[in-house]
Amino acid sequence: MTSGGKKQIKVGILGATGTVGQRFIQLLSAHPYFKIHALGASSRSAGQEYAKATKWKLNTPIPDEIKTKVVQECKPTAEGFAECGVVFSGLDHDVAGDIEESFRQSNLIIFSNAKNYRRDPLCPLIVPLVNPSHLSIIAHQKKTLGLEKGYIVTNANCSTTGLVVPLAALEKGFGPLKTVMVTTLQAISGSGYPGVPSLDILDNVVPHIGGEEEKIEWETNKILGGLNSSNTEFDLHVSEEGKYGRINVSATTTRVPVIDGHTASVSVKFRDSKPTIEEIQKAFREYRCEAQELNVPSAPPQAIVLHEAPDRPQPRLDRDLHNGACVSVGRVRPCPVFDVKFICLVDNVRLGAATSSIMNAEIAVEKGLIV
Ligand SMILES: NC(=O)C1=CN([C@@H]2O[C@H](COP(=O)(O)OP(=O)(O)OC[C@H]3O[C@@H](n4cnc5c(N)ncnc54)[C@H](OP(=O)(O)O)[C@@H]3O)[C@@H](O)[C@H]2O)C=CC1
Ligand SMILES: N[C@@H](CC(=O)OP(=O)(O)O)C(=O)O
Repeated sequence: MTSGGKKQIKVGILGATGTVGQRFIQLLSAHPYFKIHALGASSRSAGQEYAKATKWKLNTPIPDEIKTKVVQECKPTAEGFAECGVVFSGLDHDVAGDIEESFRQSNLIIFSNAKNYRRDPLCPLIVPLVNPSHLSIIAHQKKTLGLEKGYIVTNANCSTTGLVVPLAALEKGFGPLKTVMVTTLQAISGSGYPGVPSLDILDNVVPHIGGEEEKIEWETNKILGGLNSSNTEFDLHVSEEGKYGRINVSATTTRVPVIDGHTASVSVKFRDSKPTIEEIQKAFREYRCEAQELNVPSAPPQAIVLHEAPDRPQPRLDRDLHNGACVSVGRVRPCPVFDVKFICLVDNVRLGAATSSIMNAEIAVEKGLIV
C-alpha cells in the first residue's frame, strides 16, 4: 500500500494496550510512512481483540481497523512481527530488556521508550528535536552484535526530553553549559495506567518519583554530547580536547495532580558566555533542528514555542500545541544565582514518549536506516 507516493512500512507495537501504546496507535493510525501491522502486550491481553484488551483513555475513538485486531504475545515469532520494518516499544521496563533484545536478535528494528538500553554504549538515546545525528552509531551496533539488520534506538525519559530541547538551543547559541538545576512537576499519566492512586495525588504533591532524578541527571549528558569521529562511542558531553566537560545537572522531581504534561523550573549557568535575556529568548524562538530540515511528518513547525505571558506555559492550555510535538518555554528571566532561569513544558506521552519514537523512526527512514 502507498500513501503520498511512498510505500508504507509495516510496523508493530509492543505494549500496545498501555498509556504509551495507545498514543502510538492514535498517532500511527493515519501515518504517511507507517502502517500498523502487529500489536503485542502481556499474556493477560494476548489472544483478545484490541478493544477488549485495552482500557482506552484517549479522547479520540480506537481506530476501526484496530478494534478487532488480535493482540499477540511479545515474541518475535508471534503472528505479524516478522514482516514489520519497525517495531515500536511501549513496554514496561520490567520486561522491556529481554523482549526488545529477543526482537533485535531476530533482526528486527526496535524504537523503544523504555529505560533499559538508554545507557547502553551501543544504543543511541535520541530526542528527535536535538540529536538525531547519534543514529550514526547504528552501523557499529549491528557490526558489534553481528546482526545484519536488527538494532535498538531509544528515546529519553519524558522529563529529560522537555529539558534538553531548550538546553540544546542554549548550547547552539552560546556554547557549552556548566550547571543546570531543574525541578519538575510531573503529570499522573507519566506513571502509566492505573498509575498513582487518586487518594495519593488529589489535593497533593508527591515529592518523589523513584529513579527519575538520576535519569535526568545522566541522560542529559548523553543526549547533548557528541559521537567520536568513527561513530563508535558517545562522549557523554566530555570532549577529548577539553573544549567542554560534563554538565552538572541537579534534578528534583515531583508528581502533581495534572493528567498530561510535565512542567519544569530550570536554572542554567553557561560555561563561558553571558548572553542577555533578549539574546536567549531569540535563541529559543529561532531554534531549528534536523527533524525540521528533513521535514519529517511529525516534526513540529516550531521545536520551541516561546511564551511571552507571565503565567504561561500551563499544561492544560499549552500541552496540545503542535499536536504535543514541541516544548513550550516561558518566564525567561535572569537568575541571581546562575545566569538564566525559565519554565518549560512537554507533553510526556507525546513528545515525551510516542511522538519521539515515531519521529526518530521517520528520521531513520529519511537516512536510509529503515527500508
Ligand atoms: N507514560 C509516560 O509518560 C512515559 C512512559 N515511558 C515508558 O514507556 C513504557 C510504557 O509506559 P506506559 O505506557 O506508561 O505503561 P503502562 O503500564 O500504561 O503500559 C505497559 C504496557 O506493557 C505491557 N506489559 C506489561 N507486562 C508485560 C509482559 N510481561 N509482557 C508483555 N507486555 C507487558 C502492558 O500490557 P497489558 O495491558 O497486557 O498488561 C502494557 O501494554 C515504560 O517503559 C515507561 O517507563 C517513557 C516516557 C513517558
Ligand atoms: N518516570 C516517568 C515516566 C517514565 O516511565 O519514565 P522512564 O521511561 O524514564 O522510565 C514519569 O513518571 O513521569
